[in-house]
Amino acid sequence: KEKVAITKEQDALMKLIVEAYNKHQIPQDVTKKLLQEQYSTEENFLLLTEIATSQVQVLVEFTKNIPGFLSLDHEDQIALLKGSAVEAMFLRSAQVFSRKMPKGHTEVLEERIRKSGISEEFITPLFNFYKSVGELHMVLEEQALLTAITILTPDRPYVRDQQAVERLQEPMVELLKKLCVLQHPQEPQYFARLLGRLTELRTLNHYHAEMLTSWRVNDHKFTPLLCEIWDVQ
Ligand SMILES: CC(C)NC(=O)n1c(-c2ccccc2)cc2c1CN(S(=O)(=O)c1cccs1)CC2
Repeated sequence: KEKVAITKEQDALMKLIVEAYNKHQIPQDVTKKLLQEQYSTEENFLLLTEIATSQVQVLVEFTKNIPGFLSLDHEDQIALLKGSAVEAMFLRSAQVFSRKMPKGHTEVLEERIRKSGISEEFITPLFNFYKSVGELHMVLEEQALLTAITILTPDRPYVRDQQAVERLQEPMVELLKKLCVLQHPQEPQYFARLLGRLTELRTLNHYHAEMLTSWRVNDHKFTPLLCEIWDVQ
């Protein structure tokens, strides 16, 4: 069994990704608001809109720090951001949700999200996803790399130079694979389970699109940034 070791270059790449991931966090006060006094469905929805909007801003900053991203074709940069925004948001949500929170906070957070006007048929897969990510107990490096890998998915709609995106994504996948072996030696299938989450994420795109249409009929307002990244209105 060959000894798995992270090369110097891989260690440098990982440090860059983790640094970017740490630098661009959603301000705690925004998510803390969700835990405060009793909100109505309308107010919960507005809070989620605010949190989701700040997450998109965080996502753009993180993406700009992914080595090589800014040297991609500019149209492709936009296509990758728009194509991954919903998945990156649900991945980040799952990571926020599975974080150790003070007693009872997770329940309050869950309650707020359930009472935010999101239709039931979307809530179930959403919380199933949060749970399946939580069960993995991902370390920060894995979370950051998985987010970067999601963003650098070559086959998003309208991406022209897919090979250029593959050349960026490939080393990240290799690095994540090594990390998983080193972090979870007793669980050889751990890396496969992580990639399985990305497949589950893609199904959430579909639910999210359904959700948007149902909200539009109940004339829910979104911010200009969310409208732009989600191609609505
Ligand atoms: C942390 C950010 C990325 N999470 C977030 O915005 N959440 C969270 C969430 C999860 C854990 C902790 C804090 C918040 C639950 C949901 C969303 C967003 N969406 S949404 O984008 O469809 C939406 C936008 C406007 C109305 S609904 C619905 C469900």
